[in-house]
Amino acid sequence: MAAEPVNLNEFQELARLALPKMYYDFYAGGAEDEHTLKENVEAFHRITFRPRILVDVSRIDLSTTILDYKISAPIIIAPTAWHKLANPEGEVATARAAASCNTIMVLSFTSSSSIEEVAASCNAVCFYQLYVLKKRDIAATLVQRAERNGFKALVLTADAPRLGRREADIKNKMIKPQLKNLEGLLSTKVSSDTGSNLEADAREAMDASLSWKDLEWLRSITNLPILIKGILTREDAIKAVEVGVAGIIVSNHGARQLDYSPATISVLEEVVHAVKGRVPILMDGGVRRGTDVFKALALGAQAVLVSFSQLHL
Ligand SMILES: Cc1cc2nc3c(=O)[nH]c(=O)nc-3n(C[C@H](O)[C@H](O)[C@H](O)COP(=O)(O)O)c2cc1C
Ligand SMILES: CCCCCCC(=O)C(=O)O
Repeated sequence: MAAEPVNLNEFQELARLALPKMYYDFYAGGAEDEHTLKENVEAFHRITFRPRILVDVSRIDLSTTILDYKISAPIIIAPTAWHKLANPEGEVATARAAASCNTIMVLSFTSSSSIEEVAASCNAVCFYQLYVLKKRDIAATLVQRAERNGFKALVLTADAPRLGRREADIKNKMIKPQLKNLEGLLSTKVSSDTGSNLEADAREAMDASLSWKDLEWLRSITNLPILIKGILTREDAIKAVEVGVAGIIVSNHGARQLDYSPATISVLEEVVHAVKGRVPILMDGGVRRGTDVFKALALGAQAVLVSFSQLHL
């Protein structure tokens, strides 16, 4: 029997062996040249420590609090699409894992398990990640369902007016899997586009006109705290605070959207300085080890989110 994996890179190799190529590529790939995909990881590697010695570390408490929810460590589960491509239990299994680790799961808009299934499966603290579609009433319906099912916050992903150009998906003619929460709300027809079916569908459905003024609309349809995901500059961080978000997630969407965006760890400090402690800042992108988490915390993040994209091996 092969040795147990000891780090995330080794899990990734197991995933590569286990998954159909189309799905593995979807999970692992980035946009275009995958420059940012590499940078997200390599920028962490360039940061080294200045360790001090003879400090009493015999008792360590890693717990922290995100929007009043105490979690066992500053690591929460990022929203990621379609877990059932990897496991038949899908996001229900992920939520159980979050509950057993006493952390938060952010359920993706593009999940393969429904809001209701996830809520009924365990007592994990869940946030709901939202994409805004041209049909705005769908967002309102989903937000109400999330509220009704005990989700504690909304995460508005703001870096995807169009889906990034993911060339592996284009080559594989990636098929859009079922959008569980949209059943009965949006046509599930398969696009006839010759490239990535996913990209074609996103182009048709996503509201590319979404802008800062729409935060007011979002606040008018929910009482949940809203975090904004996809901030990479001090200018946008300041705007986010001005429109009243409850938290900021520094993210480049795992390098799946705009290639040549900066590595997230390289812009974290800029955002932290601009925000001046007014709202909590979380980050994701390239976090692969505990030392990466520590680097993010040292640069001012309150927690990180982890997902599962990586370099193609
Ligand atoms: C397969 C996959 C699917 C994703 N789906 C979503 C999604 O539905 N919504 C979203 O806001 N972000 C999505 N993301 C981005 C993640 O939430 C997160 O920002 C990113 O993956 C963090 O970088 P990392 O993969 O290096 O950990 C996805 C990422 C991956 C790898
Ligand atoms: C209509 C399909 C949109 C898929 C977006 C999922 C996502 O955010 C990602 O793959 O990244």
